[in-house]
Amino acid sequence: MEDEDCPDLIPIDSGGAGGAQAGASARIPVTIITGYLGAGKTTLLNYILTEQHSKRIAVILNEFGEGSALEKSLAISQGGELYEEWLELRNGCLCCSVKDNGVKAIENLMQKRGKFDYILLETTGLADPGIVSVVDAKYGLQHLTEEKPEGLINEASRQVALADLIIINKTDLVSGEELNKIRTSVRSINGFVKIIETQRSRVDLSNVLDLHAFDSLSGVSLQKRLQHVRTTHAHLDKGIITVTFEVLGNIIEESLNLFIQNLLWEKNVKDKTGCTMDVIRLKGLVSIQGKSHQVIVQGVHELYDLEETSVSWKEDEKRTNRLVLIGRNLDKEILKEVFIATVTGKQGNS
Ligand SMILES: Nc1nc2c(ncn2[C@@H]2O[C@H](COP(=O)(O)OP(=O)(O)OP(=O)(O)O)[C@@H](O)[C@H]2O)c(=O)[nH]1
Ligand SMILES: [Zn+2]
Repeated sequence: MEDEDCPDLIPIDSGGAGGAQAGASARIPVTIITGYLGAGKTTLLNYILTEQHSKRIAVILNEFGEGSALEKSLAISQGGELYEEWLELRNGCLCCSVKDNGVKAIENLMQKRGKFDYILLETTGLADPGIVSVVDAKYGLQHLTEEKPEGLINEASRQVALADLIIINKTDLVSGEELNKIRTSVRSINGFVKIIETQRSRVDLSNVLDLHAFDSLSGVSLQKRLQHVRTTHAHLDKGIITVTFEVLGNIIEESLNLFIQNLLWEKNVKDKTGCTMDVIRLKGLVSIQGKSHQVIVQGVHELYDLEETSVSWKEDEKRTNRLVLIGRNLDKEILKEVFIATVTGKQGNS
């Protein structure tokens, strides 16, 4: 699996509250646009770049093609004008490419801060920043159900699992019933993701840019969103699903790390049939002993981190931990049991 160690491009939300404000340490949000071939990624990029808006956006195109060194176009849209530069990525997979010269290119770009407010990357690979995935309303279901050799995850499903926002595009090509089907399938994979339906990828830009700001600036809104997530059932065979559970009380930070590391690194948490639980995405809001503020847990593949929010637990509020996991072979009851046993030392509650 070549995607095991995708580097952290730019930790968008590590600034915590106020981190997105302008200032010496201001970070530029990175949004990655993924999606199956032909779903409408380029249409979305073109729309974003030509649409009238006051936002300055840098774009790195990660086009696929044959050959050893691909030329990548890097465009900076500023007041409607495009500034193009060329960036070479060694292979088509962004998360691998950025390990070498991609990182340099992005660093160079970051030094031009002031020229732009956002960076958009188009790729069919994957990485850590805010991810928008374009799904083809007509062929998406077919892509999601495509059988892969044993052990391999269907790439289209993986993109849906990792996304913060799904754009179901080309709604003009399907009936209401077909649209329902694709929406249900997307939802069954990712119970947390926001779904928007479009034609020609025409989407309100505020939905696409700065996808993580929403999470980090306010633990409250994340809490609300987490509360609405439900455990899903595999809609597609051997599919990726979303599992969510809540455990009351305070937990110990080291034990939480242990729980997550067992799951993501040791991979020693198994389902009833002995299959390893394979977590692609992890999100949660937890209550850590000794911390007055809510803490966000974010995980993508093997990478995860904890971040204290600006939201403190109120005195009359029940301290609680809510986790959302997206992946394969996930069993909610087992996960909850293991969580309780690990983080609270068996005197599990709730
Ligand atoms: N009918 C219809 N066609 C669309 C829509 N959006 C995009 N298309 C068309 O779909 C085709 C593929 O769109 P692109 O934006 O190039 O898709 P892409 O995801 O960038 O494709 P690759 O770069 O090849 O992976 C183009 O011919 C678009 O004009 C839509 O909403 N409805
Ligand atoms: Zn990779």
